[in-house]
Amino acid sequence: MSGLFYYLNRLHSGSSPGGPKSQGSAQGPGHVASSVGLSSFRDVIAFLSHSYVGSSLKLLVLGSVVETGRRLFMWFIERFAIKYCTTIRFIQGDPAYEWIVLFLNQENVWRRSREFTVSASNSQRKWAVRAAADATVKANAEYVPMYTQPQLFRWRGYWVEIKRVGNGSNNEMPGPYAMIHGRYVATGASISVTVYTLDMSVLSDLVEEARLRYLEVNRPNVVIYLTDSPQFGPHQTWATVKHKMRRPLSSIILPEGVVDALVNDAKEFLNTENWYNEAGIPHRRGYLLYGPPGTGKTSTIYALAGALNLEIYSLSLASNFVDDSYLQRAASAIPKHGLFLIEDIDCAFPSREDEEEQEMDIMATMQLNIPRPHRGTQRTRSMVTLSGLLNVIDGIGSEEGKLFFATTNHIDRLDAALLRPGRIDHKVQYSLATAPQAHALFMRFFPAWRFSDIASKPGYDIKTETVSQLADVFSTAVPSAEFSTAELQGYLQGYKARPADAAHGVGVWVEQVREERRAREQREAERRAKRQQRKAESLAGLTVSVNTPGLPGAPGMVVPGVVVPTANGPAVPSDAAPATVEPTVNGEKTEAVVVNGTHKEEVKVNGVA
Ligand SMILES: Nc1ncnc2c1ncn2[C@@H]1O[C@H](COP(=O)(O)OP(=O)(O)OP(=O)(O)O)[C@@H](O)[C@H]1O
Repeated sequence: MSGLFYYLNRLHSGSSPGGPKSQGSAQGPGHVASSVGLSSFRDVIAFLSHSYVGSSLKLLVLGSVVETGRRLFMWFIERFAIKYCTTIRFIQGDPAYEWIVLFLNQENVWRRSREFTVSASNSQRKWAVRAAADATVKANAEYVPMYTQPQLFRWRGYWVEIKRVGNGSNNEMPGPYAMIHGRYVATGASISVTVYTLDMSVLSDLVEEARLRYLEVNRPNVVIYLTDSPQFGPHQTWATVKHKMRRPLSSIILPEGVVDALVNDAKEFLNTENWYNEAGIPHRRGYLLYGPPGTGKTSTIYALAGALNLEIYSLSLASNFVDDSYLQRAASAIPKHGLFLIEDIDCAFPSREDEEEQEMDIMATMQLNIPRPHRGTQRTRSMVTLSGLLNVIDGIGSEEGKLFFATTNHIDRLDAALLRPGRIDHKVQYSLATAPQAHALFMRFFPAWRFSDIASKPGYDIKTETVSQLADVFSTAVPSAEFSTAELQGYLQGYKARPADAAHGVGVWVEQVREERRAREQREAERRAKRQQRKAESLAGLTVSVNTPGLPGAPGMVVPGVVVPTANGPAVPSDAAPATVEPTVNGEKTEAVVVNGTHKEEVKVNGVA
């Protein structure tokens, strides 16, 4: 700017920049004007070609040309991209996301990445890259590229572009989900894959290759998808993946024929889709494995999934974020031939004990000054309703063949509607270990081949008896149907190389466990008695309506108050206002109905329930 001022001043004073002083003042006005005009133009040109103002203007023009060119180029690229490429998106939580992650890792697409986050490795598949050839180093930590830039690579002669969004890879999305305008909105990580070709089949080939590679890599594993966090959005349910080593079916110790029958049933189901379609029967199959804890229900399902190449989608109804709609979404996101597993399905059906606990809670909320019961030992109640669960089971596989597996320790708590054929088609009962199971478990722990000629080896305790003889000793000493296979397994784990000690010491262990159980049962009985006592005390002073014979009042009418005494004392009438209530609860006669404002609760007055 100062150059421009200098130039204008010079013009005003009639001089050219840098030239000799003008003679204009000595000539006529017209001449002066024309001479000034010509010289001014020349001056401008001269100025522009020599001053840095001129250079700036040139740069400006050049910049505009470049920017216009760039925009034209981008416009062209966009048009080209729309016409000559195809893009697909893989969303985290969908099984296909796992395929593409593995594929890209194998293709080493991110090798140019220079930014990594490091995290202790866990069993989840991540975007980790191999940081060192040494496998032990890799096992300790995972180096996850930041992927801030899109990456381009060649695959089968085609250019493929990869972009990743979400999960902190860039700033476009804050994470798997976020609170936006007071609502949770799915913002999970995703990968977009663009293939530059007109041929659509290239893209599906790429996806298929990714899938096959994934299956190949995971051949020794069972893949388990879990829902362990409250994710939102249509693809956000199965976000966590675990890989477990396949377990041979032969390692499951059950009465003869049980495992085979189950596996054959599942195989037949998977192979007879057409039959189901032709018969007009929904292509679904439900299995219920029930019995005491630690008897092998879950192990059987994992072994079966491994044998039949099925992926497991495991969900717990006890999770506090799983309600009917979440369950519905999760089930519908399971792909064909996925194994849908609900463990401990009975938690959707409260037991009598649970209901009593809830009763105590209600009393406490009635401001009766009752201390809230200790919640530590209470089972988690599910937010899923029976009808929600039935809807989901009915929906599974209505379009595609999916297997539904449920496990429970309390089949008696399950509603008959759930157990009817069409929902549960195949039931397997598990029991505490029998003598043959104990024998088989012992033989599995101490395979004869390992102990055949070790009599002289230090550390091993076999001297005279064979493993088979020791297994006989063991299975005879373990009382039948008193211990779970898991309990026996836990005991044997303490004797890895000492089968003789294991076999001969099991009698002492049995007595110890029995003693522990007796003590636990006693504690439990005391706890129950205390709870009953608390409940009896809490009823004292309540105004109730009574329709019990022997006490005043007719069914359907609240007697003007009867104050329920403690379990020992007599009923005392009060003068509370009468009100009409139902004489029964759920169609069953009640002994008394507690009335408190708008709340009405069934209780048993005599011999407190
Ligand atoms: N019948 C069995 N055969 C082989 N191993 C078993 C068997 N039962 C239990 N186990 C072993 O005990 C452990 C627990 O078994 P698992 O989880 O399958 O029992 P579960 O019946 O599903 O128990 P829960 O009802 O508590 O879920 C596993 O390590 C498993 O190897």
